[in-house]
Amino acid sequence: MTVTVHPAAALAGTPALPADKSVSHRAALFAALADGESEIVGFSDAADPHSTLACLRGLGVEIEEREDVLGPDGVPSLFVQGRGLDGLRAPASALDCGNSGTTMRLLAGLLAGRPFESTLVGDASLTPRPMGRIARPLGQMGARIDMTDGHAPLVVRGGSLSGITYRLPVASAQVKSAVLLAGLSASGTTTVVEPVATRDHTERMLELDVMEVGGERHVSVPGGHAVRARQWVVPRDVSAAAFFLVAGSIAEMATIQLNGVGLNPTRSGVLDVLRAMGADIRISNERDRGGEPLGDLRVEAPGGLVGVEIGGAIVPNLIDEIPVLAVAAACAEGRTVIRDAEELRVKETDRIEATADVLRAMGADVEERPDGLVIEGGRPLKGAEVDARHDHRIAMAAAVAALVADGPTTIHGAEAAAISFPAFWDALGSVAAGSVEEPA
Ligand SMILES: O=C(O)C1=C[C@@H](OP(=O)(O)O)[C@@H](O)[C@H](O)C1
Ligand SMILES: C=C(OP(=O)(O)O)C(=O)O
Repeated sequence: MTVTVHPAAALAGTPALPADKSVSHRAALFAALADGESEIVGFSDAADPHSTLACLRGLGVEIEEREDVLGPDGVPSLFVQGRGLDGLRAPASALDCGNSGTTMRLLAGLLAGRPFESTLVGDASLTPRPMGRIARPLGQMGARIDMTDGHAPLVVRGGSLSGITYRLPVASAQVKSAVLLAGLSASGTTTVVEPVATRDHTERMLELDVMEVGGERHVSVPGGHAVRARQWVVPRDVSAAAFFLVAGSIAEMATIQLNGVGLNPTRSGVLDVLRAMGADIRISNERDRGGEPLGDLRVEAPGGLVGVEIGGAIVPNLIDEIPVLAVAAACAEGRTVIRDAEELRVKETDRIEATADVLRAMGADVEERPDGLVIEGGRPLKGAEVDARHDHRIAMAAAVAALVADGPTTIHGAEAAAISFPAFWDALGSVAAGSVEEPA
């Protein structure tokens, strides 16, 4: 799908945001492992969390979307009939993880301790992504995982596992979560040591022990740790809100309200960086839902941003927001340096290269580095023809840049937005009237 986005001088409105993707995946997986029925209020309607549901159904888990039980945002609740870890059945065919790295890596962890064989496959973007990072620790625990040159298809031959202490060689919440999920069915205790903190939804949602030792986080799960059947409430996705936070911060005039957004500190680095750049973002109505903090955000046009340095421990807390933060940087006065973000090279596409290509096509001054980008901000952006490379975050970041460009921007591969934000183009149109031209 090709979408054309025209510039918009004034942005206003309250766009509807999708449910948090990371929390949705986990709520479905944990509900499947619990004994009894769990309700997930506000489950994501995006493609990736639905890949997790499809895989769970392939393992014999009954999941029903109830149109008659609506959450506060009018989203139908999901009811999952958990049958305990031992209730999962050997799949009759390969489990299709679609475009979702989170599905493949967390599921591999879950299946590592099951006494059957499963094959995990993905689409053309997921297949080349690195899976040795989970196969290594899961192998140390006693599972056998066969891959093709370190990537999917994965053949997981589960078995009896032993707990390990594993120090993460890459800052990855997916690897951490895969090891902890395997730890649920291992003998003894499994501990993941994180030199740099990554998103902590798994340990919050499973109520695991976390210790701070010499500046590192130690997250532990005892084998046999019970997962409770319960109601989960999913916040709105801060990673989706980020597109509107940047749009409102680079626009000439803007007032955008974003309600019920998850504000977990291991996810909200984008707020800190935008504020350091001079953005005007106010948080109100801060509250807690099922262990995850959330709040309402209001962004107004600040009348100019300045460049910043982004690197070190904050990077995992905003890793998915870097493409759109690069758009903010291109519109800011001065230089922005993004470092320590080499993980972007192994996402849905090489996001360092893809972001640089889109911004350069639009007239920005961008230098690619192995682990990030250097952006000399302040050059006027011009409309261009760009390719999202089947990557949702690149498609949406390009659309935000298009709002402040001179002339229309044509975005090929715009359908990718549905991976995390199916209603993105409508939401964008709702704050920038007449700007978004979708095919009939
Ligand atoms: O655990 C998660 O839900 C995620 C972790 C991050 O990936 P890594 O663990 O590969 O850093 C992130 O990029 C991804 O969108 C979701
Ligand atoms: C990297 C992402 O997701 P995943 O790793 O689950 O494919 C993302 O949503 O930006």
